[in-house]
Amino acid sequence: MLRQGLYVVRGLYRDGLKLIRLAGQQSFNRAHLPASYCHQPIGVRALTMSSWPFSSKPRDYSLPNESWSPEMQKLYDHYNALCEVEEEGEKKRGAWWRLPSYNRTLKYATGGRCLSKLLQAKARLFTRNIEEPGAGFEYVVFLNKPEKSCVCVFQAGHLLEGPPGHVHGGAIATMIDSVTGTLATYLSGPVMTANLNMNYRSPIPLGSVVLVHCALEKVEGRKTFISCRVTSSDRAKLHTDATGLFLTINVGHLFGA
Ligand SMILES: CCCCCCCCCCCC(=O)SCCNC(=O)CCNC(=O)[C@H](O)C(C)(C)COP(=O)(O)OP(=O)(O)OC[C@H]1O[C@@H](n2cnc3c(N)ncnc32)[C@H](O)[C@@H]1OP(=O)(O)O
Repeated sequence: MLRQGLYVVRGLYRDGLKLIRLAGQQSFNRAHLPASYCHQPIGVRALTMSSWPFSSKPRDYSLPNESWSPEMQKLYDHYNALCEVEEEGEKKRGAWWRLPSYNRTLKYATGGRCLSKLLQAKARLFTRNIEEPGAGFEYVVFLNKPEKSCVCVFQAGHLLEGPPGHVHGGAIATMIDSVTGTLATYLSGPVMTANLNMNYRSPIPLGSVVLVHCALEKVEGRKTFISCRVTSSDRAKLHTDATGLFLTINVGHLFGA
């Protein structure tokens, strides 16, 4: 009995560490579950599965859904097509990459002291915590690696109202922080926003689709400088321009190290 108990605890501990490592990769599915799940007795498997804190297939929020307007879909199709190019009859990766997007930021969960905090947290990524499609932030980011830039197609839902019929300035700032921060992360690794400056030039109607263009300005040591322009979908109208400063951090910074 005691030996069986120790076996269960040891299995849980070992699998927990493996699962956290997998969660840290941010893209996994049932096929990636530790092989030990297949070899354990049913009772143990049930116990470990019931302690599994994530869905086995995390939802990628950057894929089209029924709330997307025809314009949002058209822009998605346009940039998505650039992710693959045809050369001599062969399909190859293009300069653009669609970035998947989940509702948790577990990328840097590597166990140890961080493990318990992250497992117990009910934390959800701010821009992805409204489940009703179309009600909040609908967006997809495409990264252009050679140009060190990205573009985000953003459709603002009815829960983001600020001035009547228009998008809240804080929601616009959120998107700018998220997209500039994403670009800085891809270019420089783990970063935090140190400074954001923005100029609101023209209001964004609720429900409309806008483009958030971001580009690298320069990197100086730990500092990554990103510029940003939010425009109408045809690029004719400037809604907001911004600059962001991001500082690379040791992830321990987030946990008081
Ligand atoms: C996978 C994809 C998904 C990725 C998805 C990601 C999307 C989400 C992105 C959201 C990002 C966020 O919202 S982050 C959350 C909001 N931000 C925060 O909470 C950050 C709070 N602030 C801090 O933790 C800290 O102040 C730091 C880390 C920013 C900097 O602290 P530090 O590391 O100790 O650096 P420190 O010595 O102070 O400064 C280093 C150098 O930077 C300069 N510096 C520091 N702060 C500033 C500043 N505000 N403005 C100008 N310059 C500054 C200093 O003068 C110095 O220059 P010199 O003397 O060396 O020249």
